[in-house]
Amino acid sequence: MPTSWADSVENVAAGGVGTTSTQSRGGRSTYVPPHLRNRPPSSDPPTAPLSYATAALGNDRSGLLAGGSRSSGPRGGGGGRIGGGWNNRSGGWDRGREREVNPFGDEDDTEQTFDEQENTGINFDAYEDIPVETSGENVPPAVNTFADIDLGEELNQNIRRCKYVKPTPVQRHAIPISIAGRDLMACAQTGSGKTAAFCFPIISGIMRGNHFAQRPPRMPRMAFPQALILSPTRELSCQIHDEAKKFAYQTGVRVVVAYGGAPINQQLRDLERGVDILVATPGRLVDLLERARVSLQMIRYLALDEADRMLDMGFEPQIRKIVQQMDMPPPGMRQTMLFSATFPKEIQRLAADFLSGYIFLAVGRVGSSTDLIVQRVEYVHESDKRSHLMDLLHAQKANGVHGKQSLTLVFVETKKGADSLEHWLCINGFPATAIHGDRTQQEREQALRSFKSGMTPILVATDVAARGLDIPHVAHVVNFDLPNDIDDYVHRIGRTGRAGKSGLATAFFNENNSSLARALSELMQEANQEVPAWLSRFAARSTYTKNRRGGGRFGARDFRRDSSFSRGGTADYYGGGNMGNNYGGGNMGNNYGASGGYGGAYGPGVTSAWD
Ligand SMILES: Nc1ncnc2c1ncn2[C@@H]1O[C@H](COP(=O)(O)OP(=O)(O)OP(=O)(O)O)[C@@H](O)[C@H]1O
Repeated sequence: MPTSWADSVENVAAGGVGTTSTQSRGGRSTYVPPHLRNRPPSSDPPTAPLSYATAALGNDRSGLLAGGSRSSGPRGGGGGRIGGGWNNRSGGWDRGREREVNPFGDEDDTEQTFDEQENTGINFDAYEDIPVETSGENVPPAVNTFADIDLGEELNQNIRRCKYVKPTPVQRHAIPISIAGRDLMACAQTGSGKTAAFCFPIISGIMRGNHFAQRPPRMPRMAFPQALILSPTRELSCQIHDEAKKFAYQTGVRVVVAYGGAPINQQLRDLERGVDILVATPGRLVDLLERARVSLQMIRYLALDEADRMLDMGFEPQIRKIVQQMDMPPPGMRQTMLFSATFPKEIQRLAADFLSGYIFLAVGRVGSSTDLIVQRVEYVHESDKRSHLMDLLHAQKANGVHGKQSLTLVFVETKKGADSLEHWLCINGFPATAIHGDRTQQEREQALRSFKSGMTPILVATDVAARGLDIPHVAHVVNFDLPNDIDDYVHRIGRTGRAGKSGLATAFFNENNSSLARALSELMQEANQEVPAWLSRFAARSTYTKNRRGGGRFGARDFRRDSSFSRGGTADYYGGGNMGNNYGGGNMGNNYGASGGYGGAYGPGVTSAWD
């Protein structure tokens, strides 16, 4: 019941262009690899660390490595940079043309080592006990610190500027795997740092790609990115773009975003200036490909964020078109990274089409929610939902937590419902705004800005805001209408309790949500949450039998280990012997406990650890 939710809120931790082809103004192009674009002309040529060079070579993608985007716009993009140089380390790309805006807003002293830095508000201890599973052939070992990974000095400097002291578990495992050139399917809890886990290896790889320099074809007005990052929503693409730009600051690696609902001309101009990493939503990318303004033939890295969403029925045809029917190099000739907090088994199966000899990584259980989030479920009749929400918000106000320090995200099922609830909240004295698919892009962006700033500390949203958005100070997520799918619930509540901070999620449950009862109750149990007796009774009656979590109910599990999966006549792909028995079945949750039932029985190519 809602009695103590406000206490929980109180407890929420405070704080909780480079183009690779360059052109002089006269139009002659001279290739300048990204890692040199930012350096004084006199600087020594970089020496590739053995580990990296070996890894890249081992990847056997030399035919495709490097090259990159080509600039043909009037401003020449990286083209003009050869003369003027990428030599203004503190100031940006090139004087007089395009100045790289400092995304950190100031010129921080970044000369500290990682050890000396303070990272306020991040509770890394929260991640210490997370179970990690990897499977696949020859899995590269995890690292403990960023310093253990040779990402390149400029990128390291940006990591320090971001105040990332040490890698999160998914980063510790995923970055070395990607740096070694391996394909990856990675599943890690919401808010655990997946964006950096795929951005760092891409930026680092492009920075060093000069060893295999290959020029893109001379095609006027066509952009040739080396990396493509696809995400399902415009807002998420913008967020990834902002993050990637921070990480790539002064590395010479140029990041461009393309998404629907915004004028295409500006995006075309950005692309013409050159692009190394293109962050895009699928629809707008298809448009750009059909207009022949982007070619994927130089792609070395493909990352799908929220990969399970990208491959579900809604997006799959577009993704197949982009990845399989245009000019992108096939699996094995590019590196593919799939990331999500949830990975239903059938989607894993589909995703395998896009990967080559990949490593499966699960940090925490597939589709589980983090126990940093206090989850409450309250029985609320449909007709009482508004007044119940009002009670919650009043309690929150009375508790003195308001404004930017305590943002509340309210999920509803329909766009109409979002409009109507927003209106009702406003007329009842609660400053609210709304985001959903029927709003213009301008309205959507304005709503997010207003919410983030605390001007309207309540955001009513449909599932368009369920995935990926990293909004500081979201203290409370309310599932006013529960989703039909437990994975959607996981993503929604994951908008709070991020990066080691705690958060609160309240769900309004009634008969209409019966089909979710069992999955919800199991998820809550697994995250050490109190399950109300009435919900357990609903769960016991529930006919929900959907088992999308790849094997054991909430098991972190690579679908390739299913005995039903076979390839080349081998019933158990990894030859893990009795693996399937240990792993499968409904008692997964028990095996997975602190008793250590997780280890021991793995066959070759499978490792497991409690980090
Ligand atoms: N090593 C780190 N140290 C400190 N903070 C970090 C680190 N890595 C990432 N973060 C921060 O953690 C937050 C969450 O990261 P991110 O948005 O990448 O999570 P995610 O796993 O992609 O979540 P979701 O599943 O919701 O998409 C961000 O604010 C990010 O800046």
